[in-house]
Amino acid sequence: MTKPSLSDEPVVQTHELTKRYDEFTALDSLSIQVSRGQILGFIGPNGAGKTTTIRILVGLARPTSGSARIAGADCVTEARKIKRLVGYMPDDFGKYNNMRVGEYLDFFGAAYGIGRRPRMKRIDEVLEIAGATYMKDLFVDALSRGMQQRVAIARTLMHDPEVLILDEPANGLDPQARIDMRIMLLRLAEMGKTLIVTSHILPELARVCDIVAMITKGKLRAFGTVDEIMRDIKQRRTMEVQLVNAEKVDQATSVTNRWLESTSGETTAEAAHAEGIVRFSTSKTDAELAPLLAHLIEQGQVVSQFREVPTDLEDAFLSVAGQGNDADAAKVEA
Ligand SMILES: Nc1ncnc2c1ncn2[C@@H]1O[C@H](COP(=O)(O)OP(=O)(O)OP(=O)(O)O)[C@@H](O)[C@H]1O
Repeated sequence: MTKPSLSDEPVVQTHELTKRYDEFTALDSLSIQVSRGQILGFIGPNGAGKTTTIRILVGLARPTSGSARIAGADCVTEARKIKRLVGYMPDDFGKYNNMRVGEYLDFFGAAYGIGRRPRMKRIDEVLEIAGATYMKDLFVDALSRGMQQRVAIARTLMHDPEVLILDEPANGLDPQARIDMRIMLLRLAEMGKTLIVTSHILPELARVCDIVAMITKGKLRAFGTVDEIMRDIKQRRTMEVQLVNAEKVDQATSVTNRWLESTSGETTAEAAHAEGIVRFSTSKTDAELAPLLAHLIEQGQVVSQFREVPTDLEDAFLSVAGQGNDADAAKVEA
């Protein structure tokens, strides 16, 4: 099956979405778009505002300002439509004592108002999609975390929603179950579902996401394809100065920061004491950095290595996550 065109109108769209709790801003002007069949990795550390965003998208919370739409329906004023359009899998599976998987899906199918006959058929379909057919007669509470996650995905598919919002689907899974989960996400996108998948661990999602939105402290820090974000981040490089004498690392850090401040107004250097390394981020070229090395030597430092640290997506996330509240989003249009 071919993947639908990604140039379609956005299926999920938020515009300057903001949520305040009294004086505290949990979500600050979030604007993102996701096209049909895309997988959005919604990444941020604990407390970043992911759940707040999701709760607004699924109609469980009202934004203070801004708007959110799914397949044209307003998430605040058209809650019934949203319920039909979205399948939401929360982080927590819940407790379902003495319920078999088939009964569990039957229960949720009935809650969605699916008639008995189509419900029985649908249970078999969603179990098949989730690779969980063999679990139908097993007790939900006896399943492993990985098996439960499959059943939870089957549940979100019961009413055939266009958009799936999965909160930390890989949480607590062993490596094989994580791989299986990634395969399942890709399969759902190939079926034309639009997916929003949250995670606080980036590499988990990097391989399956078409686009990534990174948020910290309620603000969008980066938005775009993994490649776009990497390109953007790579305009800044992380450099390391390895000193022979680790005891002089604080002095070398101060020297580096003074030099960086006088040449670019930045003070990004930090000391890694145990390793005897000064680490800093910069957008300067090798030629522009050469005088820093000369300056360090002049100041009595013995430098054994002056090198660039390769950046991976995890570094990109950490670099983005390290930005303060006032930093503008390093926004890359998808
Ligand atoms: N009802 C509330 N009243 C006050 N503050 C709240 C409320 N709900 C959330 N917050 C705060 O808003 C911020 C964002 O929380 P949110 O749950 O959206 O983060 P998150 O990215 O989902 O984090 P996690 O990965 O830990 O779930 C947090 O600082 C949280 O304490």
